Amino acid sequence: MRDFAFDGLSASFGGQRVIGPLSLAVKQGEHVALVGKSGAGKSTLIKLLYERLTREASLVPQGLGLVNALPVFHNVFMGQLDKHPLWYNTLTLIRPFRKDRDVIRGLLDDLGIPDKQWTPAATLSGGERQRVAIARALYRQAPLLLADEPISALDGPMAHLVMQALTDRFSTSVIALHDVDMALTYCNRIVGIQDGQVALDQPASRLRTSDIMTLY
Ligand SMILES: Nc1ncnc2c1ncn2[C@@H]1O[C@H](COP(=O)(O)OP(=O)(O)OP(=O)(O)O)[C@@H](O)[C@H]1O
Repeated sequence: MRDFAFDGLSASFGGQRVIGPLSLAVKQGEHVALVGKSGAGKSTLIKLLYERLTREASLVPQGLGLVNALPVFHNVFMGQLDKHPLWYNTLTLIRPFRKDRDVIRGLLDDLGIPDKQWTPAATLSGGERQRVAIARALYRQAPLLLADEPISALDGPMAHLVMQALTDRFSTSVIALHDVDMALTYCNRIVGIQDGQVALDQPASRLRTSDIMTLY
């Protein structure tokens, strides 16, 4: 993963500037938590980064982007669609290969949903759906993770397990998180967004919860 640095990141809706212009540079090994109140522009910033880093990033979007009619297996497999030829993907739709079934089964095991591999995504709970999107991101094995509130539907122990897995398995990440304590526990850099601008940018080790609360 090359480091990345962007200047002039900005987005507007209906003539209203919601993010930027701002600069963001991230180095390999950094796990960046984007924090800030609702509407500050965190999701928009994640999208701007993904537009620029699509090929080297695994994305967990806030809307999850699951295909409801397809089983969990195929939703996770989509993380590697662009790594296989068309014939392989077509065959997988009908009859998945054992090696892919084994890998995906292992990921679902790790995420506490081992028995859901052939369940259509439509019938999953919110927390299960979120874990499928996380499994898809892990399966992609990209060097960079871009995630927008990836633990919002998970209970305490599962939220910790997922944050640990994400920060272990991706060498670099940018994760929008509204849980400030989780941000301080699992990320090593905190970027606070306020009114579409970077209002705080510090190593997590230098911050306490109360320092971040000034953004809210
Ligand atoms: N597609 C869109 N059309 C119009 N306005 C939008 C659109 N997407 C975002 N916005 C506006 O941009 C601003 C920033 O939204 P964004 O979703 O990036 O915030 P956020 O910090 O991620 O909030 P949350 O924590 O609630 O997800 C908000 O005022 C929002 O209403």
